[in-house]
Order: sequence, then C-alpha cells, then structure tokens
Amino acid sequence: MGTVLEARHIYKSFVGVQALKDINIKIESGKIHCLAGENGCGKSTFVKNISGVYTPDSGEVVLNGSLYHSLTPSQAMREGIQVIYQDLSLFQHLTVAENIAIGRLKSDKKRIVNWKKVHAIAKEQLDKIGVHMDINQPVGEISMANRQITAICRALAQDARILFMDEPTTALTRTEVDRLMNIMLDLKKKGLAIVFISHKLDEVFSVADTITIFRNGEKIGDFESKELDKKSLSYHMTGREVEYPRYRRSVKDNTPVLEIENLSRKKQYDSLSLRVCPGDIVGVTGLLGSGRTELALSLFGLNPADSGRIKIDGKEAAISSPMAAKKLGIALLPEDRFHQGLFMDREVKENISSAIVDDISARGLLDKEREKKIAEDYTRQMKVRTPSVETAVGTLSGGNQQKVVIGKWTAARPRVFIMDTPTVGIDIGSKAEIYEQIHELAADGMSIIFISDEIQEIIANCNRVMVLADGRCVRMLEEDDLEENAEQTITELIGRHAEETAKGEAL
Ligand SMILES: Nc1ncnc2c1ncn2[C@@H]1O[C@H](COP(=O)(O)OP(=O)(O)OP(=O)(O)O)[C@@H](O)[C@H]1O
Repeated sequence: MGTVLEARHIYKSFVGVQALKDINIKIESGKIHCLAGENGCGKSTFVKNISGVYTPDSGEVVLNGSLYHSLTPSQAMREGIQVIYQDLSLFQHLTVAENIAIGRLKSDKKRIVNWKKVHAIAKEQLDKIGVHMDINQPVGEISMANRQITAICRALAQDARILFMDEPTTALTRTEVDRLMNIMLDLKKKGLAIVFISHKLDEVFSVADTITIFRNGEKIGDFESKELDKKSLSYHMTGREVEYPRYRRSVKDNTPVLEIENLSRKKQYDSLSLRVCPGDIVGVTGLLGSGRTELALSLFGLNPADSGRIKIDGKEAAISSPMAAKKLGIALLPEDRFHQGLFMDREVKENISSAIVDDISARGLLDKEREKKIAEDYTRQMKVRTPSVETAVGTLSGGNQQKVVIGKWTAARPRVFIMDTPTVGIDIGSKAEIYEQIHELAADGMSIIFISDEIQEIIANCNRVMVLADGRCVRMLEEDDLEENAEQTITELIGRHAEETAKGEAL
C-alpha cells in the first residue's frame, strides 16, 4: 500500500513543556494506526504539528513524496490530511448536506451555491460509507453518532487520504461505536490511512494494525497490534503494572444522606428510587440514553423531576437550581465537562478554587496563598501534568483538564458527589489514581453516585449498582451481588434490553 506520511525528528516545546522529542512515525495507506499514551504525552500535539495547526520547532514531514519543514493548514489539506477533533467543528445550524459539502464548495470559490451539487456531494460521500440519513436535517438536531458520520463525510468530500480521529467514540453508544469501527475498517479497505487516538483499549485492539506508543513526549515504539495485549500495552504506556483495586465500604453509618423516591421525568426516567449513605459509592449504569445523565442533572437542580421526592437527611428537599444543590452539599461532575465544568482561559488554581471562593475569602478578599496551596495539593494528588498551577487550563491536554474538574469539586468537599462518567478521556494509569481518590473520599464519609457505562469500572468502584434501561431501573445489585458474575449479569441485563428496544424500533 505504501507510506503516505513520514514524520522525521519532530520536536515541539511550549513554555515549560517539551511536548514532543524526536518523533519519527510512518503512516501507511490502507492501515489503521493508533496513537496511544498517557494524558499529556503529546498525541494531540503530534497531530497538530502534522496538520499545520502548530509549526514544529524542528523536524520534517514527507507527504506523498513532498518534503515540508512546516505546513500551513491549507497545504496539509491539499495533501489529503483531514483531522476530526473531539468537538467535530460542525456548523450546528447548517444541514448535514451543507456541512459535508462546505469544504469542497469553499475550494470551488463560486459565488452562487449550487444546491443540487451540495446534495450530490453529500449523497456521494454517504454512499461511500454505506450510510443512509436525512441530509436536510440541521446538524444541531441529529445524534452524536450521525454528527460523527457527517464529519467523516466532510473529510471524504475533501479527498482525505489520511484521516486523523482524536477520541471519536467518547459520546457514542456501544452500537454506534460498532458502526463507527465498521466504517473505519471499510475506509481502510478502500485505501485510506486512518490515525486513531483512543484511551479505550478494546477499541484500539479491535481496529488497529499498528500502535505507536508515546510516553512523556517521546516515542516508546511502533508495534504491530497483534504483538501486544492490554497488559503489555498498559505497561509500555505507563512504565508500570496498572491494577485497579476493588472498593469495599468501611463506613458503618447506614443513615441515608440522599434518598429519592419514585422520581420521574417524562420521556427521561421513570419511578426511580435510591438511598445513598455515607461511604456508599452507588453505581448507575446503562447505555447512553438510559436516563442516567438526566437523573444526575435533576439531582443537581438542572432538570426538575415531574413527580416523586428527593430527601436530604430524611427531609424533603426542593432542588430547584445548582445553587440550591450546592447549599445542600451536592456537587456534580458533569458529563459535558468542557462546556459545563471549566473556565478555559483561567489558571488551574482559579479553576480549582472556583467552587470554594467563599470558603477561602475573608471580608471579600481571596486568600491567594491558600488558593495556591489547595491547588498544588490537588494537582499533586491527581498527578495533573501542568507546568504550574498558574498555567491556563485551556493549554492542558484533554485528560489533564478533566483531572482539574475532579479536583475542583473534590476541593468543595461535597456530602453527595455525583460523578457523570468521571474517567472518559483519562488514560489507564491516571484512572487508577482517580479511583484511589474516589475510594478515599468515600472512606472519609462522602456519598458518591458514580455514573459510567464501563461495567468493569462500575464493579471495581461501587458497593451497590443501579442498572438502568430506557429510564427504568431494571435491577439494583447489592454488595453481595457484586461478588460473582456481576459483569455477566449487567452485560446481559443491558444487552437484553438493547435487543428489545431494537426489535421495537424495527417493528
Ligand atoms: N497550546 C499549548 N500551550 C502550552 N502547552 C501545551 C499546548 N498544547 C499542548 N500543551 C502541552 O503539551 C503536552 C502534550 O499535550 P497533548 O494535548 O498533546 O497530550 P495528549 O497526549 O493528546 O493528552 P490527552 O490524552 O490528555 O488528550 C501537555 O503537557 C500539554 O499541557
């Protein structure tokens, strides 16, 4: 098939960080190449240096036989490089067809839009990947999976030869992930080179031909996917054996802090009941769309329930706003933490202190020393890779930003901490550190609701688990139920329900 891209001796540094050191990589057409490594090891920076977003400090790139010392974004595109970032960069108010065709139309430089052509371009790309969807719908109204497909088609419409995908599966359901993986395999057969970044090792092994492992800005090596397994890949990424300890509740106090009784919200969740005591880590699992995030938002005052009751310390509570939730000692680590959790242009320390400003201020004046000390403690505990606590959060890698959000809410010492998919985008090594932190918070008496669709993660970290499907609780697993075959039980419960839903939709 042949090499389409060769990066040679790429170096890139930012103030205080050597992000890439002497990176050499060859990308082949007709192959899926995965970049793996811990948060902040340089994967996204590498992609940005190749696609013209950043200029390398030194090094060169050979693209389709032409040598470049630096590339502009339009040169990179002309050479067939297309990057799909996590936010997809689509125009929400434009239709699927317009989004797919926009890049091609821009290069045509015509003043009048030929709508027939727009539709033809969009249809052609969708046909290439064998997907049927309504191309007249605005992108803002379609599912994440279909947005992902729109972004792929937009890249194909611009004659992509090398497609970079940075953590494309974060917001997809399992069925959607399978569909995306199949599309990637199909595009590979058609000769496209795909470079895929993911922290989900199952996904990496299901599609990758080659895996390049980064650590601390350096390349550890290129491996054939079949040479590695999860254990050896984790070892190369982190330089150590990674193990996730099982959580065992040690707190003896069984007085509920939070209770919900028959809580319902139309079309989202139905008659949910739950008690959470000090030291509990209660798992909530189920597919995306099962109602889990909607429930979390309701408990945080952002999505009022239609009926049912929420009690705090045995007393009925009206949680009508996040402010009210906070007063009652409830914190939420949101699912969409990039939009709901951080001030990107503010420093790490300002972000961490943002939920406790009142506690560390006296007579309207912020105690800056304390703010810094608290931020340093949390960044150390969470192993946040940042030059200092004075660095702007927006310059940290995705996974490290996420650790800052967790630090922010932990610093607020809530009584009830709702964590919606806390380890999305977090590398396997840092996950162990975050789990340990969560176990310590619970052992100290905090009550935690832990939402995740990674079943192994739920079992390792929770002492009770609520399994949701279509907004209903299909099973509450107690501590003893989690000892044996829990993974199989939960997988079957969710799988059975997904099948029933699919049958229902097919009818
Ligand atoms: N614009 C920037 N300014 C300053 N530092 C930056 C900038 N972009 C990246 N960095 C730093 O470069 C390093 C590599 O970051 P990068 O985003 O490439 O990591 P990553 O491997 O993609 O991580 P993740 O898995 O968390 O997404 C990090 O230490 C990050 O803080």
